[in-house]
Order: sequence, then C-alpha cells, then structure tokens
Amino acid sequence: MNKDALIAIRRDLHKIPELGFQEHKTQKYLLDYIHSLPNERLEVKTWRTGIFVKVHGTNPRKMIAYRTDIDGLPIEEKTGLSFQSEHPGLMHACGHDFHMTIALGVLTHFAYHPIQDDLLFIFQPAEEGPGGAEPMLNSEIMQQWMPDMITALHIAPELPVGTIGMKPGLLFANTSELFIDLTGKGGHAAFPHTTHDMVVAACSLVTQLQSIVSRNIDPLDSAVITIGKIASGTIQNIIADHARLEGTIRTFSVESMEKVKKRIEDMVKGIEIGYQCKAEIDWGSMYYQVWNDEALSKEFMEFVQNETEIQLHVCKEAMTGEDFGYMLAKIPGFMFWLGVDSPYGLHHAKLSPNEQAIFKAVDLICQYFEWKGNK
Ligand SMILES: CC(=O)N[C@@H](CCC[C@H](N)C(=O)O)C(=O)O
Repeated sequence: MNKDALIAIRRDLHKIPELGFQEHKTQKYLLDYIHSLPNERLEVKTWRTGIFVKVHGTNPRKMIAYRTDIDGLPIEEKTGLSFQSEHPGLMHACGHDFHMTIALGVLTHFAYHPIQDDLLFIFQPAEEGPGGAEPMLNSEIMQQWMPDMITALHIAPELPVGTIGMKPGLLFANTSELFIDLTGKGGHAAFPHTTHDMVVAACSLVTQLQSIVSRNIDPLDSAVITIGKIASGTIQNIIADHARLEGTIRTFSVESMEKVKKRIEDMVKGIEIGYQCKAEIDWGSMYYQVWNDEALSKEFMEFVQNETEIQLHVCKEAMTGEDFGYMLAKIPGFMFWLGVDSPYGLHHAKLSPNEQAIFKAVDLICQYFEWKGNK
C-alpha cells in the first residue's frame, strides 16, 4: 500500500475522534475502506461500533489475530495541525488513529497477498472506557472466530521511530476506575458552621488517599492512585453541597488492587463521619493486566532482532492499562510498544506522533505474519 494513502487515512481518522461505543463515523470510514478491498477472501462482520474482518488463508491450520482499538479521548486538541480534530473536546490523544491505520495497512497487504493461515482483524471500540474488549471477546462472532494467537501494539511517544519496546510476562497494570460522590449541606459562605462543606471534605479525601500507596502497599510492589478530576461548587461565595472525584487505580498485582479498594472504602467511611456527609463509591470499569505469553513473546523478540531492521528495546512493565488484557487472558499472544517519537506523551493535548512509524509497523507486522502464518 502506498505511503501517501496510509498518511491520508491516518489524517482522516485523526479528524473524527469519538468516545467509546459512539464510534459511528469511525466505523463507517473503516467499513467503506474495507469494502473497497478485493473481497474474494474477506468476511466482514460488525459488532456494535466494532468490526471483525477475517482473511481466509490458502491452506489454514490456525488463525492469527491482530487487534486495534478505535476510540478517542475527551481532550481539546492543541497540536495546531492542519488535520486536527474536527470534533470539539475530543482527540485521538492515545494513538488509536495510528493503531487503526496500521491495521488497515496490514489488512490491505493480506487482502492482496494472502498467506496459508487465516487472519482475523479486530477493530475494537471503547478501549479508553467503558471497555470493549471483554464483551467483544464474549460475542457470538468471536466465539465462532476464536483465534489461536493474538497481537496488538500501542504507540510509545518516548521511543524513537524504528524501535519497539517489549517484554514477556507483565506489560501493563491491572486498572480500576474510581468515582466518589460526596453529598453534604450547602449554604452561605459567611455561615460555614451551618453547612457541611464538600469542597473541604473532597480536599481532605484527596490528601488522605495519597497515604495508601506510601503506607499500605508493599514498597516492593507498585500501585498508583490518581484523581484526575474534581467537580464541586457553583460560585465563590456559596458552600458546596456536593463534590465528585474521578480517578483511576493501577496495580501490578491483583491482590494489591483488592487492598487499595478496601483502604479507599475505609477512608471514605471516615470522611462520612468526619465531614458529616453521605458518600458513594463507583468502581467504574476494571481492566485485567496485559500479560504477554512467554513463548510467543520471546519468539517475536528473536524474530525482530534476527529478521528485521527494527531496534528492540526490552522495556519495563508500565502502569498504563489496556482492556486487550482480557483477550490475552484467553488467547495466547502479546502486545508491544511502537516508537513514535513525540515530545508530548499519551493523553496530552499536543501529542503528535511521527507518521514514519506507521510504515515501520505495517512492514514489521506483515513480515511477522508472513513468517508465522506460512510456517
Ligand atoms: C494505554 C492507555 O493509556 N490506556 C488507558 C486505559 C484506561 C482505563 C480506564 N478508563 C481507567 O482510567 O482506569 C490508561 O489510562 O491507561
């Protein structure tokens, strides 16, 4: 597939970011493109806003899958790019426009040059939330088209183009979203003693939460509690009767996740008593850790080193989450980081990955699938 066409696709997709399970324009764009490919070997099925494409092999013994996520994030883009997001308040700030373009590049190659084994391309909605991988995995379509192995990638702004980052075993953390609503009693700013101020309660809770990682988690284990958003109050001279905290929890072990949640519950009970309010906790969506199959990962890493010009960087595990972890819990496979060399990181309004990385990834995956799918 020619490079200009791939860049055009990436830029088209970049303009139309949509939130999880609302990826209607994105799905249409992807379907229009997929239907423009030679269709003798392709079987296409939709699932909610997602898509499955099976490429029938010439002598199939197994099915190899490639998964891309397709949703954007609620961030106002500040890149100033000529093709920046046309959807106010939404941006592809986690690279899913890259992931989709790479999937289409690889799919195009195999639509024209099939291999022996079957390939399955999975265009999955709602990775950023509430999570599309688990329900997609349990869908009737995927139960019928259960692959023998599965792969995916994620862009890595901190790695140079031409490199990938990977390790066998744990790659990404267990995650849980966290939403806490505090309801007290509002009133006049001049009469605080007649109120139960939820700004003060929320601030105290955020400060207390910081002690969980430092005082309840084994220092040799790792955890993160981030409150990314606090909403409370209406104006400077009214005491707020409600506050909402929104955050996320990350842990490397399943046990630590349980421990963190128990401590949060205890602290929230303490806030109820101490600040005379009612509290509700909602854990939102949870993602299972991304665990790379040891044998397949090592084989892929050797392949990269011996058969390609890509530089392999053996990385550490990261506190990012990915619902691809659910697929890896059922299907042997792996995920890797793709170097895209951006001064701004993931989830940043100025994230601007280098488009040259798209070609590197398409070539790498095509080479690997050709090798693996003709063995
Ligand atoms: C790769 C990446 O950035 N993934 C997201 C996944 C979000 C999971 C969920 N919405 C949460 O916030 O816990 C990440 O933030 O790591």
